[in-house]
Amino acid sequence: MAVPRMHRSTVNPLPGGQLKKSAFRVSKNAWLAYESHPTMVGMLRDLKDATGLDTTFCEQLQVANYGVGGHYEPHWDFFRDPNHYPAEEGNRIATAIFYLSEVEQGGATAFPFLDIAVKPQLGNVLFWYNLHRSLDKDYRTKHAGCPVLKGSKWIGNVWIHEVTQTFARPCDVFRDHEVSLEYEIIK
Ligand SMILES: O=C(O)CCC(=O)C(=O)O
Ligand SMILES: [Fe+2]
Repeated sequence: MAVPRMHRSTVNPLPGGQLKKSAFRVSKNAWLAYESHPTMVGMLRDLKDATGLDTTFCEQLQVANYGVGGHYEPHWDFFRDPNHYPAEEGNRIATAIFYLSEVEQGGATAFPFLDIAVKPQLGNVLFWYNLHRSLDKDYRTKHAGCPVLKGSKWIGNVWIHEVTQTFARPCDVFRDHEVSLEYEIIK
């Protein structure tokens, strides 16, 4: 379903700017409504069951494909500027990556600050919180899609937003890890 809708991926520039194609992110992607196929409805339901999060404010499924040399340089998934997300939905509290293919070589999702690299495996889902319980940004979550060296990589991204998670993930006044702030300024 995604193939006829795939377009070159873009990145978010400074607030107010246009979405840009960039060597920072070399892939194609398509946005798909969950209701358009029972498999996608099932993916969202599984995510909700596994995490307990409310999926009212989820972005559409973003299916992305990286060919050989395709990659996504280190970035955060949360928006640093509140103009980049609807106030009634809040920021991207969590990310789930559904791996939709294996990759022969390369293509791991890497977290340089955490020394973690996750190799794509069909059927696996990688999930993490981008925000602390205090809803401050967790800068340790910087991550990258490593270059595909051989084969082709398909993923489905789901971004869950913070509003409506009051009961699923109650807020706290403290950050989970004070130390995460230091990672904002490390290049
Ligand atoms: O390709 C990956 O493994 C990571 C993708 C990603 O970080 C994103 O699309 O925001
Ligand atoms: Fe990302």
